[in-house]
Amino acid sequence: MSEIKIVVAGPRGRMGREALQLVKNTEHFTLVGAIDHKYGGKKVSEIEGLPNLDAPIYTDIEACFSELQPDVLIDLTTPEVGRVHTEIALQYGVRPVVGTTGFSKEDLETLSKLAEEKGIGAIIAPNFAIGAILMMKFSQMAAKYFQDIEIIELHHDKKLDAPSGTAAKTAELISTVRESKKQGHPEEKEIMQGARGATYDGIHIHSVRLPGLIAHQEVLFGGNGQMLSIRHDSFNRESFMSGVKLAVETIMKIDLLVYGLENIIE
Ligand SMILES: NC(=O)C1=CN([C@@H]2O[C@H](COP(=O)(O)OP(=O)(O)OC[C@H]3O[C@@H](n4cnc5c(N)ncnc54)[C@H](O)[C@@H]3O)[C@@H](O)[C@H]2O)C=CC1
Ligand SMILES: O=C(O)C1=N[C@H](C(=O)O)C[C@H](O)C1
Repeated sequence: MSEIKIVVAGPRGRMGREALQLVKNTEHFTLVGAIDHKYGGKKVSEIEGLPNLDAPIYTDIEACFSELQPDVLIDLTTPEVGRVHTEIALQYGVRPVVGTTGFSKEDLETLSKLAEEKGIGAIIAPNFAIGAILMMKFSQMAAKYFQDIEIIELHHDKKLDAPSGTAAKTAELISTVRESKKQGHPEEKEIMQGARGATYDGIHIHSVRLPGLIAHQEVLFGGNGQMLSIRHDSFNRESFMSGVKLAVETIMKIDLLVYGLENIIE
């Protein structure tokens, strides 16, 4: 396989560190740079706790892209920053692989149009773990038979966005096969605000945040005298890395925006 030149945004984050390790351990991946809001001018190897990689750190993404001309940006930052980074990457002809969550439907539409205009690939994946992709696909299958569904997503307490990108994507996939429905008692009232969670097309989503957790989701399907539950747990962030690797390899061969890894996994 030919060499893929990569820039990682968010290199000091929980996912960014893991992504640096993936790039370091993959023969045909080369880290040419990193984007951070601190440490501009330093090398990745100079930052405590980061792998021994010679690549320079930039605080200015445009300077980074013009000077290094990477093939791929891996973005693992925050919703606001990730959206801007993805747009700039597309403007510079750098293919974005985006794990950052919290994008709106409008963001996705705008970025998709831009990718099409520029004729380059982009992948935005709310979850890179294969087990999570299967959990979403199985949930979509089950929703044909069970229309009453509640999603419970559980994450570490440093997470910025709620609900998680995975929960939002799960609800979206389910709503492609399930007719819109208001669940629960028609006259139910929340005695405490938020007790019934968020709703997407009538599907209730509950977000749990606790120290000690990584990333977990359970989708509950209620039926007459029965309940089906489909659960996925990520116990570490290495669980996401085979999906990141697949996305980086795939993005070199596509020329449109793909939202969700389920669209590239056979
Ligand atoms: N798609 C997937 O499979 C997964 C996605 N995520 C998502 O990835 C994102 C990052 O998650 P974590 O690593 O846990 O968060 P984190 O908070 O540990 O890392 C985010 C990093 O972004 C950096 N950052 C902030 N502003 C920046 C800027 N302007 N330029 C460059 N870097 C900047 C921060 O310094 C921080 O190091 C979140 O949106 C999360 O939801 C997390 C796990 C899996
Ligand atoms: O912030 C996290 O940790 C995770 N974020 C993604 C999401 O919002 O779904 C993926 C995974 O759940 C971990």
